[in-house]
Amino acid sequence: MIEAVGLTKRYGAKTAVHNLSFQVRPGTVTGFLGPNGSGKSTTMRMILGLDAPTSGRATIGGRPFRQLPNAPRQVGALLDAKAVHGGRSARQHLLCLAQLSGIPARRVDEVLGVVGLQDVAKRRSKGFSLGMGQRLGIAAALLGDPQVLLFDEPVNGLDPEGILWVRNLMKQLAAEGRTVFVSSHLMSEMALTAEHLIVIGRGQLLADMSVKDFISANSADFARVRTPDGEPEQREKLTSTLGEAGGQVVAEKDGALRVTGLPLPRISDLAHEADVRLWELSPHQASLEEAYMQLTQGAVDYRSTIDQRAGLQEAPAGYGMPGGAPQGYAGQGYPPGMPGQGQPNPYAPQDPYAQQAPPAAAPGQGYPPPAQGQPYGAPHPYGQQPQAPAQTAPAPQPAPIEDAR
Ligand SMILES: Nc1ncnc2c1ncn2[C@@H]1O[C@H](COP(=O)(O)OP(=O)(O)OP(=O)(O)O)[C@@H](O)[C@H]1O
Repeated sequence: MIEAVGLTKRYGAKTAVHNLSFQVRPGTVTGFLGPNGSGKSTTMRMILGLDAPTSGRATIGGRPFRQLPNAPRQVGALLDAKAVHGGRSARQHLLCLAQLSGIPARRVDEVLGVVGLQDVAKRRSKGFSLGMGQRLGIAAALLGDPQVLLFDEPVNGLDPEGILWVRNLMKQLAAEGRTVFVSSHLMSEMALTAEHLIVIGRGQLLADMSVKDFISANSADFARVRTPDGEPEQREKLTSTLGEAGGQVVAEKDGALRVTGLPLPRISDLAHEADVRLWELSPHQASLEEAYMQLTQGAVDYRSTIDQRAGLQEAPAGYGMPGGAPQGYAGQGYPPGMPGQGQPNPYAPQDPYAQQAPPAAAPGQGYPPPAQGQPYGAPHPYGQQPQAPAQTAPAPQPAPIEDAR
């Protein structure tokens, strides 16, 4: 299990993560969502011991990452698929990681097969496409056959077949009882992959609940009702009947009515009593994307100046959290029912790092100073790998490898 307790990270005046507490349990895929710059990567980096929290703690199985014995065998992660020595082949790259962790070489070939890179295993990774790089990063995460896995945007750059493969892989890993924590901006994909969600905005917890609860908590199910075309008086009669019965009725562009606040059987009965014929009465559930947009409206830092959300379905009046905040809703500053209409798309690509200096690095290594008992010589398995030196030292002879599994 992964646990964050009061996790806080400040970079100078910037608070990237504020007082974040959550648990990621084994056996389910837990999605980690939030707008650009909301602190997802920073949180993952703290979980993996790559960034030290300003306060609070992050633990895996009750211990900070850096205190885990043989961490790569317990925790696998994909943070930055580009953090690979481009001069090495895929196989060499994985072999180096394996040797450093006492993982047998045959496991390298196994994971190359799992991610579908066996045919290009001897090619230098600098020639890899984005999707191939992602597959290599996933292979590295799986190398130690770990019980806990973290993936930061694993489907980035993958083609539809690759996306489907990642989806099935995540589910399979969770079904094996592993802890799987995965961030993504692809809501449709998350809806299909994750069972549980942790949603943050501006570094704070917004929601910690199942996908199902998240959708019903942050959007209203509604009924679509159509009366016969060419009989506007029927529609008007039904609108006032449903309104008098406590429903909220909004006319849609095609002439149908969108009704919230009344169950379908009640709508049917009311229409019958009012002697109104119905051509359609159908239930509708909002998508994860709609629910996510609804919750995170107030927590978006980066917006396009062009309204790219115009293509999304507009939420009707009264579209919000019915019955108030559910259990698990953290409600820290972004209350339910925030106006959603006409806002730009928060997914507009922005790179918060674009103009920023990279994080402080340990001398010559590219990762933070080691904790006690962790020499600089042993690279952090999920940190930036040393950039290609002009001359590479001969690969260290592997320590005698014993297959602990
Ligand atoms: N090393 C750093 N120094 C200064 N600020 C940083 C550093 N790392 C992250 N930040 C800031 O912390 C905030 C959170 O960034 P982070 O990368 O964790 O967000 P994210 O949710 O992963 O974003 P995205 O979805 O765009 O990947 C941002 O405002 C970012 O600019």
